Amino acid sequence: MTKFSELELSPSLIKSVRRMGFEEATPIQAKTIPLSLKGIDIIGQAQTGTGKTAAFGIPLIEKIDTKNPNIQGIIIAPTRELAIQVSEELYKIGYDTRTRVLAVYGGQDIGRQIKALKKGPHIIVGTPGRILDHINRRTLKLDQVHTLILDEADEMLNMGFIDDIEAILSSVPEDRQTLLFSATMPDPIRRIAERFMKNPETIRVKTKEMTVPLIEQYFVKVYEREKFDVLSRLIDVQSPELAIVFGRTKRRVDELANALNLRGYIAEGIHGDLSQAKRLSVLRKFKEGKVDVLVATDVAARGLDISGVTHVYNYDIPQDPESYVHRIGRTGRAGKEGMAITFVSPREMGYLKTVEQTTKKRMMPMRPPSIDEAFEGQQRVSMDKINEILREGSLDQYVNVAKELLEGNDPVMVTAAALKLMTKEPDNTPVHITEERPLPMKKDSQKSSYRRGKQSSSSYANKNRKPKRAGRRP
Ligand SMILES: Nc1ncnc2c1ncn2[C@@H]1O[C@H](COP(=O)(O)OP(=O)(O)OP(=O)(O)O)[C@@H](O)[C@H]1O
Ligand SMILES: [Mg+2]
Repeated sequence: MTKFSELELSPSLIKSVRRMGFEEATPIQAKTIPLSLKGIDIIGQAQTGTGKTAAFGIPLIEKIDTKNPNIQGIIIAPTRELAIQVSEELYKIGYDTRTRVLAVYGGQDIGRQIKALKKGPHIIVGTPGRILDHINRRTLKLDQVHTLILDEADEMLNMGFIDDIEAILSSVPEDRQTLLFSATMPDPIRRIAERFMKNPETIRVKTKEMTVPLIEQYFVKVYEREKFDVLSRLIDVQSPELAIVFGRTKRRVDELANALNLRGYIAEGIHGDLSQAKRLSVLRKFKEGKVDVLVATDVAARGLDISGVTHVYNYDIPQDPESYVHRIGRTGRAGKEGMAITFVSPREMGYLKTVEQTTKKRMMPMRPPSIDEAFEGQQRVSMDKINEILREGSLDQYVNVAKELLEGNDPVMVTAAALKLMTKEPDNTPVHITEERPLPMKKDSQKSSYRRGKQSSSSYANKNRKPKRAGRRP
């Protein structure tokens, strides 16, 4: 275990890190921080939720000269929400050194961003499209950038983003330090990365599996038309604190969110066709627990760090193993436990194998719960609530009426009535979910994730890109 005080960081930085509640460096942080401080190019790979943001954020903040009011570091992330989240984490790390961090992303008023850029931020965190936009408008001066970081690097170097990234790279001084981070790094992408890095050092936190051991992984074999009932029952039985349901397309996300609401769950959808304001408000409500189930396309698959997410449901099995790794990585973060359940239609079993081969982890089969089990699950939720209230005490004001209620009534029946009042009963309200065709049959299950060519750009919605290049996205 490495303490931050052993890493030769300035006292004010250590103060900020301590304020964030970090006691010890995570393995990827312990390995990358010293090397990064030396100025070496790094490809850093470690499992989801293991602190990669601070692994690049801490040395970057350490290297910022706060007296120089020019942009010295630039971080590029694939989605707006992630850019915001990373900028917030960097702001906290740089709080005591007074480092100025600015997020620039599409969907936000560009005039306001230009004004903020004039205030001399030291670090910019942004999405590729909007960064390029600023470069083209000459509102972003990058000639003093000494560090460039690609978060979710494999996604950033994939078909959907590579042109933008190359354009940005050409505006940043060549003698910069380049850092790449992700939980996944397929070889073909690594080779692309090495083209614009200088003798990069690969730092991998060695683990047997690519996924986090704290995430229990299950699959449910289920026909398309049965998926929604199975999902509702699973939610009833498992009663997640917060859950994310991933769907393949935007339409699917909208339909699922509506259907869940019809059946009495508090759910909202997030995907790239929503306005930026709506995307942010949905995410905020989910973080605050005002929404229990977030239904999302892959726009929410990478990087997002939301505490309290106990369950991830893949309503549709993802097309490629990397997407699976990132989706389920929204739970089981920072040492917490989580559960991931993937629906697989019988024709899609080949995809399951491909995922397992890449992650080097078998998923356990799970039997779909019956309606009775779902009902019992919900009653248990009520029971837990009652037990909690009993533990808390302070029920004096209820005692008189309680006694009255018990006069002439069987206590079991009284309790049953109370349970009935509290319990969400099985709800068969008809819902409409358009059937999606299963993925094309897979003959063999070789590692084929990066042969998907142009499709790869489909995994992120609304990337702030110019419409002419925007393809069909979920
Ligand atoms: N040293 C630390 N001690 C305790 N908590 C930490 C430490 N470093 C990071 N964290 C917390 O762990 C959580 C996950 O970190 P982070 O989002 O950086 O993970 P990640 O590796 O980037 O995951 P992903 O691959 O999903 O992007 C965050 O809430 C972060 O604040
Ligand atoms: Mg991350």
